[in-house]
Amino acid sequence: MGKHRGRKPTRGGTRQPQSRDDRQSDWNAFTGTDKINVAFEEYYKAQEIMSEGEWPSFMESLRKELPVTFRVTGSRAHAETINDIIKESYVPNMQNVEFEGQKYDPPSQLPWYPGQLAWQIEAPKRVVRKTEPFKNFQRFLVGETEVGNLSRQEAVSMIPPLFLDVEPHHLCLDMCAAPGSKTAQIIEALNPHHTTSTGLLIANDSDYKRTHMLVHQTGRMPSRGLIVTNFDASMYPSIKLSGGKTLQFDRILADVPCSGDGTLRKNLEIWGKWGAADGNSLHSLQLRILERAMNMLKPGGRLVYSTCSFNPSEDEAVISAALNARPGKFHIVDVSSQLPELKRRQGLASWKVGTSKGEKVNWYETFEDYRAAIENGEEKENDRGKGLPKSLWPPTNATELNLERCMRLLPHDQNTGGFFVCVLEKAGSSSSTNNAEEATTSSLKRSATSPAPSGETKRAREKSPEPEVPVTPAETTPAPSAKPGKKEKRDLTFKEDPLSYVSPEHEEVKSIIERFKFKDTFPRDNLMVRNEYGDPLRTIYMTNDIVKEIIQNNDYTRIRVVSAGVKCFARQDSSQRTEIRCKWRTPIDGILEVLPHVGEDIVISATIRELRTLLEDHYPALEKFAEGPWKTLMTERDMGCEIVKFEAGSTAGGELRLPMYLPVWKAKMSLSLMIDKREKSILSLRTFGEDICKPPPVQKPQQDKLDAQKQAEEIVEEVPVIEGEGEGGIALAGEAAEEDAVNV
Ligand SMILES: C[S@@+](CC[C@H](N)C(=O)[O-])C[C@H]1O[C@@H](n2cnc3c(N)ncnc32)[C@H](O)[C@@H]1O
Repeated sequence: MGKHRGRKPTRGGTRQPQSRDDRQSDWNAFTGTDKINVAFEEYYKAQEIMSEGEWPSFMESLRKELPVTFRVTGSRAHAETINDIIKESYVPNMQNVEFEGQKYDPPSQLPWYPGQLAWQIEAPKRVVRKTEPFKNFQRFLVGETEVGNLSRQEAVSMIPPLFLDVEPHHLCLDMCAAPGSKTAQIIEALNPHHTTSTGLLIANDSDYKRTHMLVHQTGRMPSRGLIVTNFDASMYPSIKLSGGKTLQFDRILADVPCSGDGTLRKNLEIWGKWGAADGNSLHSLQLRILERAMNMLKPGGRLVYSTCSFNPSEDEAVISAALNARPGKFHIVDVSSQLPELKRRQGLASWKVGTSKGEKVNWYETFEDYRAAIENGEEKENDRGKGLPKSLWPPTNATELNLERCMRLLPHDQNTGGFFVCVLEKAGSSSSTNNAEEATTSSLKRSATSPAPSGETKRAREKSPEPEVPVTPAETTPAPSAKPGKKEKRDLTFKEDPLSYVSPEHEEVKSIIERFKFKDTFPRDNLMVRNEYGDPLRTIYMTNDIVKEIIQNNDYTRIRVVSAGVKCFARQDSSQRTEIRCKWRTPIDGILEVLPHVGEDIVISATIRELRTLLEDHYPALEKFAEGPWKTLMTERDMGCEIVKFEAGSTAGGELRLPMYLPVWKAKMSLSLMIDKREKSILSLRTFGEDICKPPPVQKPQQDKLDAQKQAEEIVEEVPVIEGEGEGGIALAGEAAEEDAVNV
């Protein structure tokens, strides 16, 4: 990430996230008078982002606690079932809740969100914590969020991916993706029925630690077409494809780092720190990221630029500078008829540029006025000797750029945070793709102040003027290029393991194919491992074809691949047991990926009764299970991993609303549910309303008890513990269609 002098960008990802308790106590500690920033008010009144009469309700809204919002995730059929559970089992119990003499409404659906799959809880947190119906709902929310059925996400943050208009075959890039809430939305759009999507999503973030948050977050919605990378988006590398082609994207999301003043309702520290410099100092980085996105987009492709800032310096100024740097090549899409229930404001065609120190804002009508103030010592350049770029000021052709098609979301319109969204499309049609990226032509290298003349054709013919504003080398650094045929240099600073593909003829692969009786549809050529030699040592990932093409045509350190594909097979640590022919299990992340390819009699059906026994004990002996087809079948099966489908229904004191696929390890005399301790507890709470899981047995038996415990130890050895692997979620299936199942 670029260095920013002065205040840190709120969405820059360097700040440690606060705990919920910290945030709550912040809210309690903040009084109305604390939520004041004189410069903020002067600055935004001058920008005229709303009419003067609305100002009091804008400010009042900013000072109020933000409602909790969440989204039901997953494929359509599955999400609708969860939505019905909320509507039918929870909402009716939350009518007329009273707390301290005041009535509170139940959660309501966001009217503009497609399929009504997003919800809002208006009741303040203390009401949620202290009243039984809300508390009950809160428990449900926590459990379902843990397994990935729900995602807590700010309402306005859900908007950019909706305008991206992703289809399952699209090649997509999420340039600044962590922690990954929008990434999850894009994955859902690429995999609407959890069929095997041919599309691609590269989710990138420049903060290495945050890329691991991304890996975790996307583990709940795994996709064979996903790659996570770690790059400064403004210098995103060219990606080579076979035949000397370069990857161009159909869809790009540039949800850039910003000053974040649209998040004032939850990031309370911004009240005390806000200054005009925040937005001004981020403008250049934002512009470079947007320009890199424009260069990597296919003709006819769509690009969404977004910030959670109200500031035109970070919004319209960035858009107009990028458009003017490539006249006629892009246009702002008019999306005013999409999501008609969503209240939004038009973008600005004029704005003001100011600097602020304390409570005072210094306004500069023109760039020249600003430079004059620097010359005569009234204004200072920053301590790197850099002044504000000319591209911050409105260009003279602002009205021709259709900036009114940009959208600004204001908090008092529908009780949300603030956001800015602009949808851009590249001229041409995707069939005219030439597979060559445009040369990176930073508008910062040109005169961002000399707008192109009006008229598309005239603009296209116009040669770019020479730079007026000197640019530092950092601003012009070209993206690392991909030279076909040349051996690529390794980036030795990148510490992740290499990636390679396993031969489908490898003995371990053959043992897996035999165990699960995989059909011909099983993508045996797309099994990837994290070492240089294609050795299936611990984990095997499954990718789709486009991910494979990328991995095989690019050095993994040059494109800094943190993860790729879905974890589909994990090796059991039971090498001494030679009688186990296949030592691989299907981790929860990948179970729904392998499911469409397994042989007919592979999936074993079970009920809640069996689930209860598997949850109560870590390694229940086979004799513990009730007599019946399940026990007979499990007794007959060879040792190794089984995929078990727990049918929906209600018996044995529990209820499953949706069928669920889980891996079970069959040992000689016992079985074990192969999900970690925490997931078992969550599953137990969801199904039985209580945690019925016993703590795991101690793994180090005393020497003198060895003989007496021989059998128990044997079982422990056969069924390795998987605590802390961080496998995400529980695999559920929609009631209607198994192929619609989502791994969550
Ligand atoms: C607004 S947050 C992104 C939120 C994310 N899109 C989501 O919906 O969860 C901005 C992200 O940009 C990352 N970032 C900052 N500078 C960057 C750069 N130069 N290139 C790529 N990512 C950057 C930060 O680490 C942060 O995670």
